[in-house]
Amino acid sequence: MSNSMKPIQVGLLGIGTVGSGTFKVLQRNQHEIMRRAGRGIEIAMVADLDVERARAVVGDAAEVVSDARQIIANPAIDIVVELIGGYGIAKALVLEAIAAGKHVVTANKALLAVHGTEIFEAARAKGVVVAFEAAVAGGIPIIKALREGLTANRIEWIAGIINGTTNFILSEMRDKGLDFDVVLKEAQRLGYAEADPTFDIEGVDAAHKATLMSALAFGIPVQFDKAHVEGITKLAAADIRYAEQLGYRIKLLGIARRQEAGIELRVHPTLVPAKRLIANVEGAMNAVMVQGDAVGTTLYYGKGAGSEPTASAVVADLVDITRLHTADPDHRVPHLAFQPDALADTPILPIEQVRTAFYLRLRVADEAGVLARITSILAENDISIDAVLQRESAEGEKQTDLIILTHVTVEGPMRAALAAMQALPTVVAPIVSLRTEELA
Ligand SMILES: NC(=O)c1ccc[n+]([C@@H]2O[C@H](COP(=O)([O-])OP(=O)(O)OC[C@H]3O[C@@H](n4cnc5c(N)ncnc54)[C@H](O)[C@@H]3O)[C@@H](O)[C@H]2O)c1
Ligand SMILES: N[C@@H](CCO)C(=O)O
Ligand code: NA
Repeated sequence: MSNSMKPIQVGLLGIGTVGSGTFKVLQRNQHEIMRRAGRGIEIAMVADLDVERARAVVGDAAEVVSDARQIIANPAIDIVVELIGGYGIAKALVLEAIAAGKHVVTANKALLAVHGTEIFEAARAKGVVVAFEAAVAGGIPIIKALREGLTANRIEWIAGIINGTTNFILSEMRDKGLDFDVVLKEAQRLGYAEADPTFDIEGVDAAHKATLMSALAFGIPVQFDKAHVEGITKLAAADIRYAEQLGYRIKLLGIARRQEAGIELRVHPTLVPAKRLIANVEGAMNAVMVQGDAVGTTLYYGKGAGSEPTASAVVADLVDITRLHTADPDHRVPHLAFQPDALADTPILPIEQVRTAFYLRLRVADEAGVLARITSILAENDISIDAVLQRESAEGEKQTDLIILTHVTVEGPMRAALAAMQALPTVVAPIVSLRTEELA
């Protein structure tokens, strides 16, 4: 009977927000998890710099040490769970754990998006698993979906709200009119934000996750350095309001899309039709849309951050590894969904080659001929207009806001048109341009 086997031995590196959730979920659902895994899973050792806090979480259920390397050096430990974060010590520890022949579970998207190629190759050479469900959209099983559930499909695109902190900020600003800084502090208090919250608000965290998903979807290496990254810090409340009037919501989306010439990989604030389900994902919730040629459009929704939602994914990986612990490495699902020798060198396209529709807001002098000059610049660059909204100017006002929605265009010509429009003397402030996605 497998249930009589000694529990698989786990060592936890870092027991902060996600680590403590992992400990609690494993303890609380021990029996249920054993029925699924066919074998017990026991956190035997925990390492954290803050030994007192770690002891307060685990009591005497596990040995607590301050030096993570004591766990890696322990031959009794089968799986190392890295929940420290960052590229520094975490990278060294993950590579050392692999070298010691241990399976690794990590929630560290930053590490894998930047150093994934090296880490997955080290794991392959050693015949161990590096599992990372918690790294993308926390508790939502999107890695499982992309690697296994959707494996029949040629994936066309992925678009996701994959950073809870920024979605929380955008939702609270829109609904309650709260200030950016107030909402960011609340996200930090709730444990959603990264150790360095600029990673959240500047789109870097979402780009780490989009990079991982692009690799899984298209069978390419992880290439974070090729991603185009914009955050929400420059977003103006006026644009959120104008977008509403036009039937759109603004969301920070991570997008990976296949084009004939290559792959788009980008994170930026995006106008999405308000009637789409994803436009109505509020607060810290995450949602990922995946379009496959056979399945059509699918949507995955849930908590992408927080202690136990993220722990849910960590524990799922522990169960997966427990089940396949003794399997021939060649029979395991490949780390990046495609066989390592079948990865493609399809290029990630420069942003100038990306195709999207645009929302433009121009502050213009309220006089005859201005609109005609602007539309002719767009036409000269092969950009066609979908809708124009001109705010009624008040009595005596000499300037007005002109909002233009374009049809899908290539970004290069759009940039040329933006420069030409900006040079007009009648355009009196920097033009705001935001990308729009129909996601149909
Ligand atoms: N918080 C979330 O909602 C969430 C969701 C998904 C993924 N993640 C990822 O999970 C990882 C952990 O995030 P967190 O929110 O739990 O962070 P955290 O800051 O709450 O916890 C990190 C813990 O690691 C400990 N630590 C730091 N350096 C150490 C070292 N050298 N040796 C041992 N322990 C050390 C710290 O004392 C702390 O207890 C990060 O990679 C993060 O990006 C977090
Ligand atoms: N900082 C991340 C944590 C989950 O990866 C977020 O806000 O979504
Ligand atoms: Na996940």
